[in-house]
Amino acid sequence: MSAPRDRLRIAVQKSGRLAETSLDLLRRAGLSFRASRDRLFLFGDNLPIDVLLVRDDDIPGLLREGSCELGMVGRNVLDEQSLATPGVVFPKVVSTLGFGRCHLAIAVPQEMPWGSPADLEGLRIATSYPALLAAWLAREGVAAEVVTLNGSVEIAPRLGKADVICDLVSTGATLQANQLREVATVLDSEAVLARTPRALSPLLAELAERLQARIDGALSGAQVRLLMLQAPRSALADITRLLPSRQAPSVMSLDGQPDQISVQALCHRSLDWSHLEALRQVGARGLMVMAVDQVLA
Ligand SMILES: Nc1ncnc2c1ncn2[C@@H]1O[C@H](COP(=O)(O)OP(=O)(O)OP(=O)(O)O)[C@@H](O)[C@H]1O
Ligand SMILES: O=P(O)(O)OC[C@H]1O[C@H](OP(=O)(O)OP(=O)(O)O)[C@H](O)[C@@H]1O
Ligand SMILES: [Mg+2]
Repeated sequence: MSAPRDRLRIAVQKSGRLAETSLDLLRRAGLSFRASRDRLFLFGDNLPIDVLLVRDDDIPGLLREGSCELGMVGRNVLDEQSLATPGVVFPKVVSTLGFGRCHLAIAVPQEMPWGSPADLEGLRIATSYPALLAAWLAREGVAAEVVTLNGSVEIAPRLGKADVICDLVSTGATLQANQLREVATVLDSEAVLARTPRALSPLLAELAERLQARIDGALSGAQVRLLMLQAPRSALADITRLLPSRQAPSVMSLDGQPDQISVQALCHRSLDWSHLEALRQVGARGLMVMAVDQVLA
């Protein structure tokens, strides 16, 4: 048996739709790296955390066998592999990452009439996600033939390989280009941070928790704004009621002006001009909204 590792490993997609944003998020979490010559490994140089660059389909397996502790992967890939191998303990989702948003959808030729999933009875459905599709068909109580293809699923109906398809959609442009229309959603997906189901050494567990907290902090920092304002103390109740904030604001007295206060509150990105105008109407002045880089709860 090899010696226990003393550096944490996180797997991300080497190239493709999730690759750049995953690495960018790790940089926002404060990691910096040097690339290995073969570009399959990034060596962390400010923390004992290294990055494995792999195909996204390999990430669930690497997590399961403990070759890495964390991984960034589409929920579609993780759920497909979990469903395809029942009885195996699968990686746990520890955070949703807010990028790589897409959905797995059933799409039919534009001219095909559609009423409900029962219309799929007896049809051939092409997909790269046979386990997710089979589970959805079972839930809907529909018996259809699942035709598994590794790619170019959208052209299967034109090639006569299938009647309809089940594939990932985001803008819908690929479906439109292939004269298909979306009729039902099988799964909503986005990139997630997943963690090995294996027990970690105290050292790796501490590093994993530290990185998870930093990633969550980088993500929530992107969604919050710091609002600062001044107001008469008598307006505090109205101001608090109007703040789009989950936490109580910090309230400070202004030096030498006991009836005036300064208020600071972390607000969600939804803070817009109409919120500021409403706050001004109840007495707030000098309103300032600032971007927040990092949050550590
Ligand atoms: N159109 C889309 N819009 C947004 N996210 C998408 C879209 N298509 C796929 N994704 C998400 O991005 C993930 C990676 O997609 P990509 O096309 O890069 O995968 P791939 O071709 O399987 O790559 P790999 O070479 O790593 O196996 C998908 O599993 C899914 O979670
Ligand atoms: O709704 P849209 O915005 O058109 O996106 C949908 C397309 O995106 C994905 O493919 P991708 O472009 O990643 O190519 P691939 O399947 O060859 O990896 C997916 O498999 C669809 O084909
Ligand atoms: Mg893949």
